[in-house]
Amino acid sequence: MITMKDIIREGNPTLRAVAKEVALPLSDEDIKLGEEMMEFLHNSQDPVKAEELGLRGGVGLAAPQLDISKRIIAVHVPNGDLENPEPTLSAVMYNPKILSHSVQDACLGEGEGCLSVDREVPGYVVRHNKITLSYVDASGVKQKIRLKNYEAIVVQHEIDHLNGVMFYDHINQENPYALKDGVLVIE
Ligand SMILES: CC(C)(C)[C@H](NC(=O)Nc1cc(F)cc(F)c1)C(=O)N(CC(=O)NO)CC1CCCC1
Ligand SMILES: [Zn+2]
Repeated sequence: MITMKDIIREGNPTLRAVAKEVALPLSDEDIKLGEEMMEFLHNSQDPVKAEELGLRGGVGLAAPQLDISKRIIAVHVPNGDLENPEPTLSAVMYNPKILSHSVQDACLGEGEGCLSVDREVPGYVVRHNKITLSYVDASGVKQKIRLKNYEAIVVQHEIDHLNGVMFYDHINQENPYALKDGVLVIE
């Protein structure tokens, strides 16, 4: 079972490497890895298990964060409405690829953090508001989906990890809260 000790932190060169595509058909090993990544996200969002295991509440995870330089990500975005247990997005994605994106940009009003970064880095992380994404799912089926707002931000953050990009690479050094006209701030 994955816990925080398995997650590498900034300074580890794997976080700056470009990860390799996974071979198809998916190997049992890659399928098992995806399941473990999703299990980590579930555990990290369960107050009892997160407390027991000392987990930070995670909404996404990329294989390079486990020192495995493969193009695999897991995302599990809970529904904002705590009454509704249905996540708005829950998937293990193999070889995810952004096919197209909106002209409209967006950022989280709170900025971003990262499971691999043990410090606050303030500032707006400007990303695409909407993306069209292809990936192979855990059953080996090719999927093509459209995402927007928070779900799109999470997936872009995770795909960045597959390309050796950290969220703070996107922050304006001169003025971390500088915003061009028209960027949507997502609260
Ligand atoms: C770094 C951390 C603060 C733990 C961040 N969580 C988060 O932003 N809030 C959160 C936590 C939940 F459990 C459920 C929920 F809907 C929201 C996160 O998981 N990531 C994932 C990551 O580090 N992947 O590599 C960072 C987010 C910043 C923007 C998108 C992902
Ligand atoms: Zn991250």
